Amino acid sequence: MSTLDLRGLTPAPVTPFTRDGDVDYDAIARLGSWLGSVDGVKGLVVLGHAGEGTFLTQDEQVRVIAAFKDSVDGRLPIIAGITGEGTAVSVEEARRAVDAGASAGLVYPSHGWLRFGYQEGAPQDRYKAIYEGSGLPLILFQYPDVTKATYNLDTQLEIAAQPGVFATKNGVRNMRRWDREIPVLRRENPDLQILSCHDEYLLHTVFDVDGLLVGYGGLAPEPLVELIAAGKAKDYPAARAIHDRLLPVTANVYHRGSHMEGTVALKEGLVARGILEHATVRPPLLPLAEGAGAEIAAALQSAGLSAVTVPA
Ligand SMILES: N[C@@H](CC=O)C(=O)O
Repeated sequence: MSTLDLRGLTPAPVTPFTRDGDVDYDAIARLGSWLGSVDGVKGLVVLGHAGEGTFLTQDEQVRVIAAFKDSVDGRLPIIAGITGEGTAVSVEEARRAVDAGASAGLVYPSHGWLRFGYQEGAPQDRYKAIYEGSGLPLILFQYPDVTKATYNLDTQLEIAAQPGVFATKNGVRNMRRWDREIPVLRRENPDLQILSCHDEYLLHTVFDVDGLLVGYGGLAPEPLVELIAAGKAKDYPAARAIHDRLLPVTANVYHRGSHMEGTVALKEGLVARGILEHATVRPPLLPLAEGAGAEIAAALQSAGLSAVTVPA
């Protein structure tokens, strides 16, 4: 397995839609081309939560992977969210992702585990089957501690040690677990790339990681690249200054009733940045309340994040 290097910023971009709700491939070209032009961006994760990946048909999923790959001229790895509930269907999904040009997969927990929890060993089996069935290098996805799909430390360690697993995207949102588990994961798997996905707690996690894998990176890649550099330099004042400058944006995008609304807010933000023409989402997502777009635009402006020029 050739190891991908995600030690930097890996945005998880939205999937743009036309006003009629079809996938907007022209907008994907603009979004991907812009993100790919930002120094420090190491790859793109498509079909994630921010990408409304599970709201797409199988056919759309493969076309979206290929479209993002085209948008970066193949210069950056495209990592596909693998979300199927059953292991066998996830293996098929991973094979389709390989055929469409994905370089890696971000494996979601099986959805039923969120409610019921998982049987011991089942997550390890899921990763093993997907890697053996597709050859796709995989990212271990650690869900929040408040869900029953969060993996205990032993489960994370066992998955991290399996062939094919090269990184973890950690969103545990429990600082006691973060402080205790991240050092052990690093000690036991020195090559495992540790990526935070705590969009709303980036300052608090950036000093311990190799990079960030976040939907936020698809809206504000420039300051997040700076934040990662500050984290690696252990430069708290610099990181704090970026965090404070971004706080109005963070609040408008992620301090909402539900993390799901963050996806709609990201699209509103991309309208303000000149990448999207409108913030159409697919149900069950709903538009934000009247005026939210203007508030997000004002927050971006206050953070110095203006409209961007998309590379030709
Ligand atoms: N950043 C969120 C959503 C990403 O998939 C998370 O923590 O999981």
